[in-house]
This record gives sequence, structure tokens and C-alpha cells, in this order.
Amino acid sequence: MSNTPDNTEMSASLEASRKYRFLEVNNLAKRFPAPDGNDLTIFQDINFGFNKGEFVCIIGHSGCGKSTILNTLAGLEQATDGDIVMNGKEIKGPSLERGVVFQNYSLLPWLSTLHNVTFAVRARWPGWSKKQVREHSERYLNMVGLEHALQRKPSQLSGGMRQRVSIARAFATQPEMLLLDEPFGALDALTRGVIQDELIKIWEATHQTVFMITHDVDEALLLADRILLMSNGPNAKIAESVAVNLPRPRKRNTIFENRNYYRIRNYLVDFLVNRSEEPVTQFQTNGYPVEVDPSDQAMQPQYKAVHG
Ligand SMILES: Nc1ncnc2c1ncn2[C@@H]1O[C@H](COP(=O)(O)OP(=O)(O)OP(=O)(O)O)[C@@H](O)[C@H]1O
Repeated sequence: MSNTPDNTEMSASLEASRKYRFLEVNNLAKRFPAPDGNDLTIFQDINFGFNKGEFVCIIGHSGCGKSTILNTLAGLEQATDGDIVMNGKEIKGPSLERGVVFQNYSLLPWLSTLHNVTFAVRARWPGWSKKQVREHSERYLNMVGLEHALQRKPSQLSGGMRQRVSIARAFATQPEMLLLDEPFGALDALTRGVIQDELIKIWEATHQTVFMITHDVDEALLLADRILLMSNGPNAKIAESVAVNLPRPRKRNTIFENRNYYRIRNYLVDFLVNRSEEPVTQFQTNGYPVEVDPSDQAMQPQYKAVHG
């Protein structure tokens, strides 16, 4: 009998080497035509995954391709190479199983706060009664503190309130995965803090799987279980997957008291300032980015050995 594994054995061993079961991004690449007629590779060899219920943030410099990855996860863009598999099915287009919140709110301007949410809830569960749809929608709007503004149109809401409606709508439809593209990017720091707290509250109540783009290291530390670090483009890659081992519930005004907070924060800032331009070479044998835990003391010498 030959020692060479057959296809079934090979795919079984590949399957076993993969860690994530809910969603897997495999060898994703995106190229756009460049003005000189050649193709420009925005990112390539992108491999990562999510476990169900994880909150994952992605950080990287402007233009490395974060939104393009998020849009591909949403099914709004096609990758040039690679595939994304969620619950064993390849993502080929948009679906109600994946909800998206963009920076610019995307509300329907002619509908009230309540109807912007009921509209989506009705589409998700067409068999529900009017009363069911309304009660469900109001529950989520209450979670983001909008019970007093149900009848107002988007033009009568502040930027922060509009973003709360978008967040309530996205969570209310209970998609398998929520994709948040810098949802607080346009908000002032105070409003941003309040809505971050509301996002934590709504996530702790629902434990939905969330993938979020942010440029704000402190925001990522407050929200994420894991942070993906993306190297600079073109030819960007996911360089590392950083564990955020800070206990929950996390509060903005006390999180920094944890002794690991600054360890992880410094590690992230060091990546963005000093290391994001370095070529990414350290992939694990299964193709996933190296997983690091900056709060682990034992990791520090190893980190020094690698990065000097
Ligand atoms: N349709 C397109 N045609 C050509 N180039 C594009 C297109 N869409 C995006 N790009 C380029 O792809 C790169 C990645 O864009 P993307 O918006 O995904 O980056 P990003 O990391 O989300 O940036 P930011 O943090 O500034 O939002 C950019 O250089 C952008 O100019």
C-alpha cells in the first residue's frame, strides 16, 4: 500500500489543521487595474477565521484593504482569488445572514426611526405579525436609548442618534455575522464613547459574531476578543492575530487599570508605528497568521528575539 495520502485523507488532515469552524477566509486576494494597465494587488494570501460569537477587530493603515475585505465578507464585492466559507457554504453574494453597518448610517430618509428598523425586521421574518415586528424593533431601539425618538425622521436626528438606529437595526435582524465598517468614525469623542458602551451592552445581550474595522486602538481593546493586524499595502497581508485577554465586562473608565491593558496597547501601537511595513513572513503552517498574546509574560522574550 502506498504511503502517499489520498485526496480524502489530505482534505481530512487539512480540515483538522484548521481552527475555525464558523467562518474561514482562504487565500483571499484582490487586484484592481492600475492606471499603467497592469494589475495592482491590494492584498493577497489573506487567511483568517472566526469562531461563533467572537468579536474581532481589524486594524491597519489607510488603504491596506480593510473595507474591501469587509465588503467581500458581506458579499458586496468579489475577491480576485480565494474564497470565504461561512457555516460550510461559500459566500457568493449579499445575504440577510450578514448585516452591515457603514460609517454613513445608510438609513432610509423618508422613514421614521422605528420604521427604519421594522422595515428590516419584516424583511427578515416575513411571517411575523405587525405587533411582533414592532415589539422586537422597539426592544432593540430601547437598548440604544432611542425610545424617545421612535417617530423622528433621520433628518431630525443627530449623527450619533442615526448611528444608533443603524446599530439597532443591524442587531435586530440577528444576522449570523455583523460587519461594522468604522461605525463611529464620523462621531465626536464623547458621543463615540456613549455608543461604544451601547454596542457592548447590545453585544453582551446577543453574543453575535462581529467583525469591525477601526483605526482606534483603544476602541479595539474595549470591544474585541481578538485584533487582526494588517500590514501596509499594496500586497498587504494579515500579519498577526492578537488576543485581547482583558476580562469582561469591560468599562471605558476602568479598563486601563488592568495590568495587561498597556502591554497589549503598546504592542498594537508598536505594530502600527514600526512594524506594519515589514514583510510578513511568519505564517503558521496552516496558513493562518501567527497568534500572539502580548499579556503573556512568556511571550515577551520571544517577541524581542523576533523583533529586536
Ligand atoms: N474600485 C476600485 N478600483 C481601484 N482601486 C480601488 C477600488 N476600490 C478600492 N481601491 C483601492 O484599494 C485600496 C484599498 O481600499 P480600502 O477602502 O479597502 O482600504 P481601507 O484599508 O479600508 O482604507 P481606509 O482605512 O482609508 O478606509 C485603496 O488603495 C483603494 O484606492
